[in-house]
Amino acid sequence: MLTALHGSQPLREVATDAAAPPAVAPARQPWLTVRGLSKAFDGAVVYDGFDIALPMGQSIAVFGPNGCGKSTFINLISGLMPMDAGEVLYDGQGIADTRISYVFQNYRDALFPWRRAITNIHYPLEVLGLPRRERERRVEALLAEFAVSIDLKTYPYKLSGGQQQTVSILRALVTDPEVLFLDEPFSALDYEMTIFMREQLQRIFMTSRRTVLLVSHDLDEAIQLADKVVLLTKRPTRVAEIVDIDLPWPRTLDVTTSERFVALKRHCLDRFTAEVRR
Ligand SMILES: Nc1ncnc2c1ncn2[C@@H]1O[C@H](COP(=O)(O)OP(=O)(O)OP(=O)(O)O)[C@@H](O)[C@H]1O
Repeated sequence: MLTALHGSQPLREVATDAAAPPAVAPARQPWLTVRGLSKAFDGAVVYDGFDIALPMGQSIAVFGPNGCGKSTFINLISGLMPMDAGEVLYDGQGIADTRISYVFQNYRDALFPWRRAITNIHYPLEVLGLPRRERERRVEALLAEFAVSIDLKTYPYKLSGGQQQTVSILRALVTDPEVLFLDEPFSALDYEMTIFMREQLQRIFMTSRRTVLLVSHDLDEAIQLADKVVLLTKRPTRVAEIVDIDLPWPRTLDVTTSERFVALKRHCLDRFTAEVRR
């Protein structure tokens, strides 16, 4: 037997049949590994020798108490912020050798206001120095994949918040990142747009099965959009538990109102509450 959870309170157990090896050897599972991560701000320790290993090709949500270092975690492991100490490897490769994209919470400041939406999407490919024809080919392929109904010839200020964040996400995807980081990408959107954007993100994830790391303040969102929820403790921050979200994709309304969803939420909330009261 193998516990499906990482932590002290397994929610379920998964049977493994040791007597019957698979006919075809499974492909080697690539891992994202963080070892000995340390970070302090003006002497205030956020991470001190933090370790975690997560499977790549999955959607991972990071959830925890206010100020525990959720954003700092993805800023550090995406290379946006320098670590004081530690190592991050993506399938054995360093950050510099991994294609990474990042979607910020504040979409209003993230897009270049002097560029049309479409040239915002082109921008990362320009930075990579790709010729115009190749850029156009890649952008067309991306737009065909996601069939967005936005006038991309317009400037960002003429788009709604959700449309601007969709453009930010497309811009992040145009380089075909191996790892996509999103820091509370929908928290500044209204409820209707948030529901729509969660569906869009699911579609992106289901189409590509790339590694996604999502910081969320909203436990329902974290569970809806993740294969695993990383529950963090108060500072100095450790992993309280990695919860397997064994719900089927897509996470439709039937799934997000199912008994299993409620049980997973209950479990995460119990751990979270115990942690904030500690
Ligand atoms: N650039 C910085 N300079 C100084 N302190 C920082 C910086 N970035 C983060 N911190 C501090 O590190 C701690 C963790 O911040 P972080 O934003 O990562 O937490 P969080 O869990 O994402 O927070 P929240 O739940 O409020 O979104 C906080 O105390 C924050 O004030």
